[in-house]
Amino acid sequence: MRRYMVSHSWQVLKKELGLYQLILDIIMMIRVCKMFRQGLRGFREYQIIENPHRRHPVFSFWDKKKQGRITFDTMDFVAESGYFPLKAIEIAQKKPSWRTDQEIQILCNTLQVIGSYRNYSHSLQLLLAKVMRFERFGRRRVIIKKGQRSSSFYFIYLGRVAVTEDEDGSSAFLDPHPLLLHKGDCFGEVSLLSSSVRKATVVCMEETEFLVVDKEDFIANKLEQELKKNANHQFEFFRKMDLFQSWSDEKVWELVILGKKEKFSYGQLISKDFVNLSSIVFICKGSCEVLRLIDLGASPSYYKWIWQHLELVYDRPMKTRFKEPSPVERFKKFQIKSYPVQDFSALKLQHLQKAWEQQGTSFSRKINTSENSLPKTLGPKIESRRPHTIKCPMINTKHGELPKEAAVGAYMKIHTVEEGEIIGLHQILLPDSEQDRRPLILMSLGTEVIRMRKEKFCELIDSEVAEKLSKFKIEYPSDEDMCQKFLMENSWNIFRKDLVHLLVKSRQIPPFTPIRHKKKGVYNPNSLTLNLCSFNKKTKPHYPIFMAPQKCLPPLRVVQAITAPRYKIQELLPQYKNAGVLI
Ligand SMILES: Nc1ncnc2c1ncn2[C@@H]1O[C@@H]2COP(=O)(O)O[C@H]2[C@H]1O
Repeated sequence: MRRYMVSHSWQVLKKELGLYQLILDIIMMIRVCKMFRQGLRGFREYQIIENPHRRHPVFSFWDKKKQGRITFDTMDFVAESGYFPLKAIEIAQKKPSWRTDQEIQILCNTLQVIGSYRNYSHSLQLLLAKVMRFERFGRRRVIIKKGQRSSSFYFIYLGRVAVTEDEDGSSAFLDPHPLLLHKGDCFGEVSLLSSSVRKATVVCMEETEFLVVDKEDFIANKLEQELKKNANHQFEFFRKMDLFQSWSDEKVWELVILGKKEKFSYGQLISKDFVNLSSIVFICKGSCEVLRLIDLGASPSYYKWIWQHLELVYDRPMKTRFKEPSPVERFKKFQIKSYPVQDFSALKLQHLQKAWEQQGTSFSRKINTSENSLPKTLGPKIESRRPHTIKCPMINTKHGELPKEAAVGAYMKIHTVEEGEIIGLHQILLPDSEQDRRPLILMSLGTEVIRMRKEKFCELIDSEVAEKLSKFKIEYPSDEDMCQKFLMENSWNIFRKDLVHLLVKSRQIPPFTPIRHKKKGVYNPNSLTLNLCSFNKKTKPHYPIFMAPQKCLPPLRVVQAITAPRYKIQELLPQYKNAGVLI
């Protein structure tokens, strides 16, 4: 009876009040909402990450040609120090078909900082911007596992990843010099192009942001054609190299697959220690410089030089007058005391050597600044008396005490590597005991390089290539030689400056001339000079270093020049009593 009544009243509610329809509508609504939440994740996140305050200006102007307003919204580029901008995240999280042309253009603009993306044609960049997704992963996250089937291709927006041979990527955290890919690089293209399994494992070394292109989009947008073009260029480059003349095309292709092309701008650091790097570098375009950071405090010549000069400062001999010595004597004394301890005529020899080096082919070039090619030094003419009167903090070096301030380092350029040359191979066949493991810096002068793992390359080489490599020998000068060269050039520069000051009166800046800021040289964004006359004066710890991240900077204070106390140059050239005689 009761059951009958319930079903009866339900019938009434269902028919007369439309409750049945209401329930159906609610179920339908719930389903739609569920679909909406699942399918439109981008939309949901849009709500979450929307910035309530718009403090950033929007610039716009009317474009007559296009008959439309062109807008530059600074909000589009707002990001938390280096992270991918929020606006771009919103776009990259939307489904490709939901992205408007304007949004695709915004994404494309934001991605210009990624070198490997910028290399593509504009139309291809737009195609990529239409389909890319955004991902952020933490340290130790494996992005690609060796041996697995490929499904995506990655561009790095922020952070670093390591390419390893093991499956879980753990070796990257044990290897002191893992093969790293940074912001602007891309990876995962090899297996997409060759439709094979992944050649290596890629693991995050820190929190890393990626723009990901999935395989279906990759193929649909004919991206593989563009990448094949790149691979063909690399093939042509290796094919032309004398080193691989005897190799078949198939073998050269193996080399192409091992390599990874990278671009570096002028002044950019390629490697802070390529000698101990596990990869080799082929220069395909432009050139690079090999630099060595020398610790001047460790050099006996520098030690002697510093004390000779400090003696001059503290004995105040600059005020003493010469008692009419003979011109020859005067010149010698002048050289020793004023422009420290060497014969400037030897500089000519150095310049000749430089010219000779430029003529030779660098593949077989031998760089050796041996003892006898160095300028003849006139010291030790002044006996160092180690002035006890000097009151400043001292540090102990191999040769004795040295004022702390004088314990500095300097970058020395030792080699320029040109297109077609290889870095990291010159010691490859030498036994460990004979190898020179001093760290050397590789800096770009605007270059494109192909990097590959050393051991992979060694697996490929045959006896013929090994024989060619055995002739490929470069000996870099010793630190002591470089230190002497530094001191010599330093003295030469001081002398030249003084001479110019003596002969040419400094030009007065005419009124109303706009001050032109000096263009920053590649080595001296913040040039630093050690002044022996003003020890203990506080100076900012600047490093004359090329575009290197802070953590790459040495613990040593680096200087570009050292100014030392010296006699007035008029002592050498008494006929020029007043400055500006040539004007
Ligand atoms: N020697 C290498 N240098 C730089 N990247 C590499 C090197 N070897 C492999 N990779 C990258 O690591 C990726 C692993 O997956 P893929 O084989 O698809 O594509 C590979 C390359 O993009």
